[in-house]
Parts: sequence; structure tokens; C-alpha cells
Amino acid sequence: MVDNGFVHIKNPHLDMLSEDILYHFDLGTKTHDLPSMFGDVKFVCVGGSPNRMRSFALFIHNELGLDGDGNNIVDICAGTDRYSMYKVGPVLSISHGMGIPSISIMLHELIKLLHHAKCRDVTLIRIGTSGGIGIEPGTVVITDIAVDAFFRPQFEQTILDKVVVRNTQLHQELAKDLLECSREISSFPTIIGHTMCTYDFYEGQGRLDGALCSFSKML
Ligand SMILES: O=P(O)(O)O[C@H]1O[C@H](CO)[C@@H](O)[C@H]1O
Ligand SMILES: O=c1cc[nH]c(=O)[nH]1
Repeated sequence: MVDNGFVHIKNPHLDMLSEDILYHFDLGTKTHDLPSMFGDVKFVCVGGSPNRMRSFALFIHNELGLDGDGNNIVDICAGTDRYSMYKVGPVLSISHGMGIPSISIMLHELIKLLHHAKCRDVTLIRIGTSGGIGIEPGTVVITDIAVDAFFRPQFEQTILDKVVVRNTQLHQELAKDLLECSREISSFPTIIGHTMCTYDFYEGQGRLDGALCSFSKML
């Protein structure tokens, strides 16, 4: 999806639109000057909760030593209550809600946004929580391979009447670079590991505390 550093869109139908409305962001190509609003974005960090992504934006504002009071930072998507978006220098911080359908809708509109804004060489990172198996609670895991509920490095989506399989390949060099950065922080362990993405928090993750449970502790 990246061509010469620009975000390439794999949908020929978009070229036929007189206006592309990024509905869940309350942004659009006719109503907003997307290149001037977002053209300098280099990092997009996403996570589930709107408040957390606001706090993250404030943290980055301070880390980058930007002018002004970070507390005045505005939600670019304030016209909708679906997602929140904050821009601090070259960093966009966006909430994606919970679960695959919610993050998927956000990613469609984010990728189109980066394309329309003519952003170049953008790094996208999800920062969020997960359960962990065989590691200390509180460990930061930098994902090298994202697997589905069958441990396959792929994502299956039913589109019309077909199952379309897409790979979930991640940038290995970025994972190594992030691990290298983590060596400066000794307050919590950081490792590289695999992350499983399931369709459900409860039974989908093998939890015993949902409203339904179709299995026992001993399989
Ligand atoms: O920590 P965040 O980013 O909210 O995300 C995780 O938390 C949610 C479930 O509790 C899921 O959406 C999962 O992806
Ligand atoms: O998806 C998630 C998020 C937090 N904790 C979990 O166990 N799963």
C-alpha cells in the first residue's frame, strides 16, 4: 500500500468520487484541506480509548517540547463521537474503539486520510493492552507477528460471499528499533513476541468469566 513513500489506495472506485467523506472522522476532501491539516504526519499511534489517546497526545506534546499549553489540544473528530483524533507535531493519536470491526472502519478512513493528505513515510503503531501467556503482567510486548485464533499469521474477512485472506505482516525492523529504544527504560520489562487477535474478549480468548462459556478449564 506504500508507493514511493506515499500511501497508495488499492481502490479504483475512489477516483470516480467527486468528494470522499471520511464519515466516522467527520472529515472530507471538500470540507477540509487535508494536505495542510495532515501533510506533515509521520507517526500515527492508535489505541482503544479516547481518553487514553488524549493523554498520549499530551505526553507526546511534552516529550517533543512543543510550544503552547498541551491541555488546549483539540479533538479533530469532535463532530462525531465515534473516534477521537489529536495531532501533536508530526504525531497523530487516534482512538479506535474495541474489536476488529471498530478498528477496521477507523483504518479504512485513516488510510484514505493519509492518502488524500499526501503524507509520506508514515509509521503506524497500535499501542494497547492485551492478555499475556507465560510473561509477567505489565510486560510491554512489541508484536513481531500478529496471528488469528488458529495461530495463523493472517486475517480472514468475508466479503460478499467470499472469504478473503489478507496477511498480517508487520515491519520487523521497526520492532527491533522499538526494542532498542526500550533499553533506555528500565522500569518495566519489554520483549518481542507474537500477538493473537480474536473476535471476542470472552470466549474468543478462552476466558472462563463471560456470560457464556462453552468449554472447561480442562480441555
Ligand atoms: O487497550 P486497547 O487499545 O483499548 O485494546 C484492547 O482492549 C480491548 C478489550 O478490552 C480490545 O479492543 C483490545 O484490543
Ligand atoms: O483484548 C484484550 C485486552 C486486554 N486484555 C485481554 O485479555 N484482552
